Amino acid sequence: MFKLVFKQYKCKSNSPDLTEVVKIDDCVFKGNDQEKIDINIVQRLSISNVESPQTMPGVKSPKDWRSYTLTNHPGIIVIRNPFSERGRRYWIARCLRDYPRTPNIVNLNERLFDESVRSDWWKQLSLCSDGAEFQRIKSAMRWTTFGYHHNWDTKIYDEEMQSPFPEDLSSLCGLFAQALGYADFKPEAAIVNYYPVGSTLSGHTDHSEPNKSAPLFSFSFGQTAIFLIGGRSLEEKPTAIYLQCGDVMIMSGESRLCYHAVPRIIKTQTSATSSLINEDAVNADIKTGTMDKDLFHNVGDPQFWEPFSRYMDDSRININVRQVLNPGDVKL
Ligand SMILES: O=C(O)CCC(=O)C(=O)O
Ligand SMILES: [Fe+2]
Repeated sequence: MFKLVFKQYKCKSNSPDLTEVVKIDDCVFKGNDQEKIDINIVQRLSISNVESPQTMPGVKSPKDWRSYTLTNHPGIIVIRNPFSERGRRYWIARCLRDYPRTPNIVNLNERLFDESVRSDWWKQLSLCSDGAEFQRIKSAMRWTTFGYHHNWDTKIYDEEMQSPFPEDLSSLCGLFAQALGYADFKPEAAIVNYYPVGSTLSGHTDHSEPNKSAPLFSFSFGQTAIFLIGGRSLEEKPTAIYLQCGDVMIMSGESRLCYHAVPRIIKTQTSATSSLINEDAVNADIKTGTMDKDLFHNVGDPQFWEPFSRYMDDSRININVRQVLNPGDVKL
């Protein structure tokens, strides 16, 4: 059943049937006829009992988050774009410019790309003036990993912390973890997935982590994904939801080990629709904490932002963060 639904959305047709894809916001806020049906699928989640909500530049205050659960998939939480435009730009720039650099690991094959591209992909892409070569380098980037490194062949985590977990991403996860009652969550491994429009991620479960009870945090930026969330077996029919730019999804509890996939990326945004509104007053004194202060400022500069905007025009980025160890485990 899961594979069949995956195929339906993946199909090459330009107009697949999207009527059953759940658009989380609309379900609860629009008082149309569909509400009665959709309310059985999506429920509003109140996290107003946050005790000491921290905040972070570029993220709205937790009291303003719109959070939802999926009735048929206990443990899935979606927070509908709690970022400001500047905040989204910051994380996109980190994923493109910084995270794919050595010592982090990227998927780029050593037979197809020389060391300069594999160690600093974005820089080499920016320097490339040949159109065809630019396209080849751009579309080859599919993932980068950091923290404890997951070996995709053996499906186990390597013994060594392969590269330090970025402090800013750690703070970002901490903010959501704390607000949702997972104060003990330790971000230890991340994969950033790059999805050019037309690419997919097939059905799988994430079960390599020795710790399978800690939640998994997922951040989506750029173009919209159709995300399938199923059950513990491929027999169960998955629910299709849209994950839009800025959405934060938490896979916790029962859903942590469920099948999921991305059968399609839909181009919904153009650079023109994401102009920078002055929602973050960025002054010299703003406390950016663990974030890169210069970058937080620079993403508001149209010239600086232009190459990032061009990349995102036909791409989606997903940051997927996991805890690897169980409490009390010695470090791998
Ligand atoms: O892109 C997504 O939303 C999901 C990515 C994912 O499932 C993974 O990296 O394991
Ligand atoms: Fe996954």
